[in-house]
Amino acid sequence: MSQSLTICRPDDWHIHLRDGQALEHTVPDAARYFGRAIIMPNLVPPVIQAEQALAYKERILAARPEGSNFDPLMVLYLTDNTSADDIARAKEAGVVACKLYPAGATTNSDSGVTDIKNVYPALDAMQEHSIRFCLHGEVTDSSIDIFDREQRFIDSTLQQLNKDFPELKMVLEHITTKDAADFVNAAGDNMAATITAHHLLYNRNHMLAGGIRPHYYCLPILKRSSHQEALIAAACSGSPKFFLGTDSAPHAKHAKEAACGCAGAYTAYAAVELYAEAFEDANALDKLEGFASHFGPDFYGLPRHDDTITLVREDWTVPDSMDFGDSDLVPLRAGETLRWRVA
Ligand SMILES: NC(=O)N[C@@H](CC(=O)O)C(=O)O
Ligand SMILES: [Zn+2]
Ligand SMILES: [Zn+2]
Repeated sequence: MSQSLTICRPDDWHIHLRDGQALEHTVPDAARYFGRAIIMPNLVPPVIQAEQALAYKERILAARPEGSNFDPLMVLYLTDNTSADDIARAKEAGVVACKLYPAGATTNSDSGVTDIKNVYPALDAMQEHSIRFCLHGEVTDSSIDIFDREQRFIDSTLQQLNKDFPELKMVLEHITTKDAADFVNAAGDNMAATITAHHLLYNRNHMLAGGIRPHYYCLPILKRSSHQEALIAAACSGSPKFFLGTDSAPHAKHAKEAACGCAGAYTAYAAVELYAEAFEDANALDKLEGFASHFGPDFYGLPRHDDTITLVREDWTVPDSMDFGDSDLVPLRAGETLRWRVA
């Protein structure tokens, strides 16, 4: 049993840092060892213009710990009205990706897209400017069972998008099903996916059996264990199509532990440690580096980092709660033991 593991510095290709006072906590957690991160734009109001992305980036940079080189990669939130011009200005501002939130699909998605055809002009411009397309892949029709919404999105929307924009590099984010893993595997090089640590470690029994555990509630929702197994196989396959995106999504404790609790799990405080557990359980620790540190930058056309981080085997107890601006936050695995720590 190896006692330490050194890998190329990883990046997080999907994270929610939120805004305001929360940044004082979320940014140092992400910057602890991630070199870069794709910053989700679902703020209130959302980041829909280049100027907003630049201003948000400044607020993130201001929250970095002394000496940190953490590089936030900014993302524009697509709406029904995003124009080709908006995309051109975003490119100039250094925005690397645009994000599809089907309207109503998830946290702060009210300004999202009501009909995929509405963003076709923006997608054309993104293809032209080589801006990545990040997708929250779930249908929103209230008649569709919540456990089927990702698979339905693939059939109803993603297949067509892939045909209509063969040159557009797309990331199906936080995949949760075997259907998604199979689709991405079978698609061309333009199609990749991120996988969260919690979808590798858990299935819906962890959330619902023996009592309801709101801190495991996230979107897309945890599925049955056969899907979890397919995600583990994809992440550990060594395929460059699958890479790290934590979807660390903090909500205040009172907003999670409520009659109608928010979706999202906070994992950024120990993201690589959590992934290491999942890869170790699958006997695939040797595959962690590609997934965490190589395939993401390769897909985004960015250089891999030339420095490393070291994980050491060391049990430690996750705090019951953490500071989160003017409230508290309960991290995933609160009060439990983790078995790796980044030195
Ligand atoms: N994943 C989640 O459950 N929540 C995310 C939104 C998202 O990534 O869909 C959030 O912003 O809270
Ligand atoms: Zn999402
Ligand atoms: Zn997210």
